[in-house]
Amino acid sequence: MRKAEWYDAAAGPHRNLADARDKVEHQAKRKMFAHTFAAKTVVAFEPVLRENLQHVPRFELYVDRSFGQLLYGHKLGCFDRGNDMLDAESREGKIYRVPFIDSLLNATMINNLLAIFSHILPVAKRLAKHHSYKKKGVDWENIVYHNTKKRMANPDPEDDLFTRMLQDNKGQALNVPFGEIMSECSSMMNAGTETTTAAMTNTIFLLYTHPVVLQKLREEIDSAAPRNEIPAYDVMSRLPYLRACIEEPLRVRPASSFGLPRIVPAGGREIAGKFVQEGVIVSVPTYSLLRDENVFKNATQYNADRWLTEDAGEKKKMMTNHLPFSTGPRACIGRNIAYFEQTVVIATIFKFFDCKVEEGFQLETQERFNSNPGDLPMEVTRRAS
Ligand code: HEM
Repeated sequence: MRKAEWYDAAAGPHRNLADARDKVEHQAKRKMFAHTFAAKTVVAFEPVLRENLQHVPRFELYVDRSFGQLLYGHKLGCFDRGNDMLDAESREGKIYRVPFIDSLLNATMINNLLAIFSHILPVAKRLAKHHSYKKKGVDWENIVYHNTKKRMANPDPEDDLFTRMLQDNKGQALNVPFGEIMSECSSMMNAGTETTTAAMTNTIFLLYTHPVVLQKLREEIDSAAPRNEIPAYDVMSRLPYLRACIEEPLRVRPASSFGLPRIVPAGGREIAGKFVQEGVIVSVPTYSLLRDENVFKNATQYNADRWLTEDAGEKKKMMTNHLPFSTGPRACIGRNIAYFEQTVVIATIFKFFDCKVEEGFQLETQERFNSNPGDLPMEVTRRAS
């Protein structure tokens, strides 16, 4: 099913992989990027991830900086400055600094509001022109413009996602126009940071507030990883309890939880036993799907151990319904990066750090396109050996 016009609100003059609604255009892009996000390609970026892991206590900056570096090959400078201020550049060449997270979240917010009025989008856009969030949207575009321009001008680039996005799987240049490259980078910087930040924040919160689960996870990690070393991905990726501790937050506090709107194709379709006319917009709310009591026992409860069930039928049923990355041709292309990052980062954090979360603290969620967790105040100390 095609994506609904809801996705037009965020789209610019050049469509990207996430907002392309035309089937042929989307398929061509998906084919173009498939090799970039293959598990083998992604794992090759482990050195970048490890280099940045020394900054893991500054977690709120970690994902953005790391992903920025994975994409562009250059450092965004957040850790050196100790904040998330990034260079942005107007088309007139004025360079200025803006906060990365605030620009991204508020740009997403205004696009979500506009999406509600996608049937009268030109009018809605005119009305929203002077909204303060619209200015954030411009800042966001200017961050991407600056970094994309800087990367294009680099005569000796690192092996980064950018290089791979511009080549086919045989290393031949794809000659993508600058506007389209920018649009893809904007979508990747958005989809690749907010989601993993949400997933990891939720994982950290749930583990530090469930000491029994935390203890069990640490025993698994400690027995597999040398004492003082950052755990290696190929070892950590084989640990079943670590994987369970990553899956369960994606289920109980999904990073993307609303229903993704799709158009019923010509001729209509039978959906869940009911005939739905063509042109009707349908969606499955991910939040409800992941809390279906028929599939997940005590679905509202956090229970990492559920993923270790030895009942093959139950496991299969859970896996079929566990769709935090969506499913089908529009499912998340970055899921290999998401699992890869989470595996290494979560293993490292829990191996080396203790965190105290205030008793009774509730982690809020703010719905934008993604379900962004609020601030998570923690007292971080080196784990006692
Ligand atoms: C825990 C982390 C992540 C979650 C839960 C997640 C979830 C999702 C979901 C639900 C979709 C479908 C959206 C829709 O239909 O509108 C999606 C699409 C997408 N994701 Fe992710 N994502 C994650 C990480 C990433 C990362 C690291 C990237 C890296 C670049 C990424 C890039 C994309 C792109 C480009 C699409 C559009 C794919 C298409 O339409 O063909 N995501 N993601």
